[in-house]
Amino acid sequence: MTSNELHIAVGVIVNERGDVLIAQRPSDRHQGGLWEFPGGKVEAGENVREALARELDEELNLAIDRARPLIRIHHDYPEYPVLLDVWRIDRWHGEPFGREGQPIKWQPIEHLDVSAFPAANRAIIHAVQLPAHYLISPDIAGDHRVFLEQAEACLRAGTRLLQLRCRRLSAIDFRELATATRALCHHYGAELLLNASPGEVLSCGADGVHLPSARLLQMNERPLGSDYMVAASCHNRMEVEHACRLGLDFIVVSPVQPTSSHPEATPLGWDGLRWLSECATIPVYALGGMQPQHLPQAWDGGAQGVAMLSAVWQAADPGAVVRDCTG
Ligand SMILES: Nc1nc2c([nH]c(=O)n2[C@@H]2O[C@H](COP(=O)(O)OP(=O)(O)OP(=O)(O)O)[C@@H](O)[C@H]2O)c(=O)[nH]1
Ligand SMILES: [Mg+2]
Repeated sequence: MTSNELHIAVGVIVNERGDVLIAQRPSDRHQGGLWEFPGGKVEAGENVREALARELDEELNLAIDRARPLIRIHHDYPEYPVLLDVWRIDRWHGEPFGREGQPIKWQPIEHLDVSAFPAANRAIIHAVQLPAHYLISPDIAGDHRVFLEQAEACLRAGTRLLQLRCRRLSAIDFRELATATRALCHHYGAELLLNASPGEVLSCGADGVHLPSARLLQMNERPLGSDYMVAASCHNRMEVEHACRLGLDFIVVSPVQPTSSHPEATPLGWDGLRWLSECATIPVYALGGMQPQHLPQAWDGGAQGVAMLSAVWQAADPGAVVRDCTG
C-alpha cells in the first residue's frame, strides 16, 4: 500500500437467489450518482473485517454472519489512489435499508453492468460473476468417452467454467471434442474456454480462449472482444502485468504447490500467490497441486479460487470433488 492510498472495505452481499445488494452514491460525493457495493474507509486502529462490519451497520443496518475475501484492487483515480479490499458476504442478519438515505436494490449477479459503477469496479464485477473453481481438462490423447462422462459428472455437481486443453489431438479430433464439450457445458449453463486459437473458439461456438503464457506475451491486444472470455496462464509478475494491461477477464497463476504435471517447476508457495495476486487488477485462480480444501488459503492469498486438474480427473468420484468446492 502506498502512503496516500485510501484503504476501502467493500462488501459484496449475495442472497440465496444470487442477487447482489448495491447502493447509489450521493451525487455530491466522489463518483457520485454511480452504483457501488456498500463499504467505506478503514479507520485507524481497525482491521478490514472490523471496518466492513462497522460500515455495513452504519450504511445498511446489516450484521455479517459469514464473509470471505473476494478480490483486492489497487486503482489510481485522478483524485487519489484506492485499495478496494472486497469481501463476499453470503450470511447476515438484519433487514437492510439505506440508513443514509441512499437508494439500494438487489440486482441479479448476471445483470451487474460495469458502466453503472466506478471504473475500479470492473474487476469486482468479474470476480462476483466467476465461480470459485476453474476446471482444466486432462490432456486427452485418444478416446474421449471417459472424459465426457467425467465432465458431465462435474457439470452436474456444479462446475461452471471449464477449459479444454488437448495438445496431442489432431485438429479434426480437437474440433469434434470441443463441439461435444461445448454442447455439454451449455446444457448445464457452464462456459467453455479452449486452449486453442481464437479462430477455433469462434468456429466451435465456445465461450472464450485460454492463452498459454508464451502466446500471452506475443499479444498486444485482447484477441477476442468482450462478448468472449479471454484468460491466460501466468508464472511471474511480468506475465501478470501484461495480462492486466490487455484487459483479460482472469488469469491462472502456477504452480502454487508442487504438482505431478510439472515436477521440475519451483512452486510459488502461498506467499508467491499473494504477491502475484497483489500485482493483478483482475481475478486470479491458483493452480498447481490444488484441492478443494485449499480454497480458504487461496482466498486468503488474494485469489478468486482454485484451478484443478489431477485432483478431479484422478479421483474415483470427480463429481464429489466438485461438490466439495461448491458446498
Ligand atoms: N464503498 C465503495 N467505494 C468504492 C467502490 N468503488 C470505488 O471506486 N469506490 C471508491 O472508494 C472510495 C470509498 O469511499 P466512501 O465514500 O464510500 O467512504 P466512506 O463511506 O468512509 O465515506 P465517508 O468518509 O464520507 O464516510 C470512494 O473514493 C469511492 O469512489 C465501491 O464499489 N464501493
Ligand atoms: Mg461508503
